[in-house]
Amino acid sequence: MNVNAPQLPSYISSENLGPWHIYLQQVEQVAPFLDKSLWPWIETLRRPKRSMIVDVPIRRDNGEVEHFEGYRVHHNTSRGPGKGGVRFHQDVTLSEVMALAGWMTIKNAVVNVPFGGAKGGIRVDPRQLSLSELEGLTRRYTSEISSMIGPDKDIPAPDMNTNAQTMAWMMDTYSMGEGRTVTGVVTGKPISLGGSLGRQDATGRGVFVTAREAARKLQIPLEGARVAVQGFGNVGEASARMFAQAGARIVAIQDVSGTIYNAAGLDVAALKAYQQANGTLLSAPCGEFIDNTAFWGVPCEFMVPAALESQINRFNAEQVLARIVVEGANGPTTPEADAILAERGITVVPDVLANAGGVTVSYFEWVQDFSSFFWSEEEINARLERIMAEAFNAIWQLAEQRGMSLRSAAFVIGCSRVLEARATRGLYP
Ligand SMILES: NC(=O)C1=CN([C@@H]2O[C@H](COP(=O)(O)OP(=O)(O)OC[C@H]3O[C@@H](n4cnc5c(N)ncnc54)[C@H](O)[C@@H]3O)[C@@H](O)[C@H]2O)C=CC1
Ligand SMILES: O=C(O)CCC(=O)C(=O)O
Repeated sequence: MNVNAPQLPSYISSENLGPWHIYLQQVEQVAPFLDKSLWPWIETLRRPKRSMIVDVPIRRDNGEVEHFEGYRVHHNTSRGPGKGGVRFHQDVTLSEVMALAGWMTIKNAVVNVPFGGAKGGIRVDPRQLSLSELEGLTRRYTSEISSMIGPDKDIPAPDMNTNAQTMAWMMDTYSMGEGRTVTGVVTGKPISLGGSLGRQDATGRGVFVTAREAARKLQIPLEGARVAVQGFGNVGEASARMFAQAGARIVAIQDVSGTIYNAAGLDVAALKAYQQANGTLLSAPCGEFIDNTAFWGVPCEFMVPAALESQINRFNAEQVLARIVVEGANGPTTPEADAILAERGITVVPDVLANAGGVTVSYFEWVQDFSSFFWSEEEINARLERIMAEAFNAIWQLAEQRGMSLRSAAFVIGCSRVLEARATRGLYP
């Protein structure tokens, strides 16, 4: 076993080769800062524990059969069962799902919930499917990955373009196979099926709590602060709403349809109502539409990327004027952009901390399902706030002590917890 100081493996290029390589670079950056006793185990973070590629055929409404490719990856299960969302998107790849599963491993350890990291997805543009086609796709996918999931094995949840209804179909399909109702197989379910109060807003709430903590440290008042949000779905909308409730001004919102800007502040509730009625933000009557690339240069104190990976990159990082970037999305900032933002004195609250509110309340949901005893929303939000604030402060303190970024500090804490568990479990003799 190699116990020398960890070296950057030859298969990791400094070029951006996709999300999985970005995840690997992030692990490599902190390897030298991990306790020496953990070095022999770092390899365990460099590949998934297991991954599955599945063919997902469905019958389209016109009678034709169409095939989609799906994935479920268990990145690491040293600390407990796999846990992570399911994404439906036309650009999903195995590399992306591996990275998303890797980030789940680190995230779950950062907030200290007793899970490993997993993720799943299907390469499909869900906007092209009818509701019954989506149900068929979800059910077939669940059936194909059923050997990998289970309440004590791997517990999926919503991610991009999936929601509580998707989780209801997954829970029902899995339960049909088991011959009994197994609510704990997924989280993010409807409340009527054992879902948790507070899960819907949990990721956005966690984004807001970590932003508020960072603002306190940097003495930036939230009242009147300008906020730019990319993504107006589950995470982006809830984050924007909570910033607005705290007195901040949401000056720009970008979604897949375009970018809306209003220096005086956008009305988040009106935009949500407009989006629900029209399926798009385009032509909402409360701001001006600006070029998508101009979004990155909008004057603001907070920028919340809450859509896809690699959105802040070497091409636009110089443009960013925010004082704090709070990563609602997974992997929205490339390592090159991280370096540029650091050089320019912009603080990045990393994804593995900032968006961990979702999985934290998923953990509460899982616990509630096991005990069939449900908590009040006040209790859930209070526990979530405490976990997020404590995780933030531990990471901030380590970053200060070691003179490192918040991302590196979060990775040091996350990787150490995972590798300590792995080392303690030992090897088959
Ligand atoms: N849903 C959850 O609980 C969690 C989600 N995340 C991450 O947050 C991010 C967003 O997820 P959700 O809000 O759940 O997804 P969602 O499907 O609810 O919303 C996605 C939003 O991104 C926008 N979008 C898509 N492509 C875009 C593009 N090319 N440019 C600009 N905007 C674009 C969509 O229009 C939509 O407003 C993802 O990175 C996801 O992995 C992280 C932790 C938990
Ligand atoms: O709630 C969960 O289990 C996972 C949410 C998720 O996919 C994420 O944090 O990226």
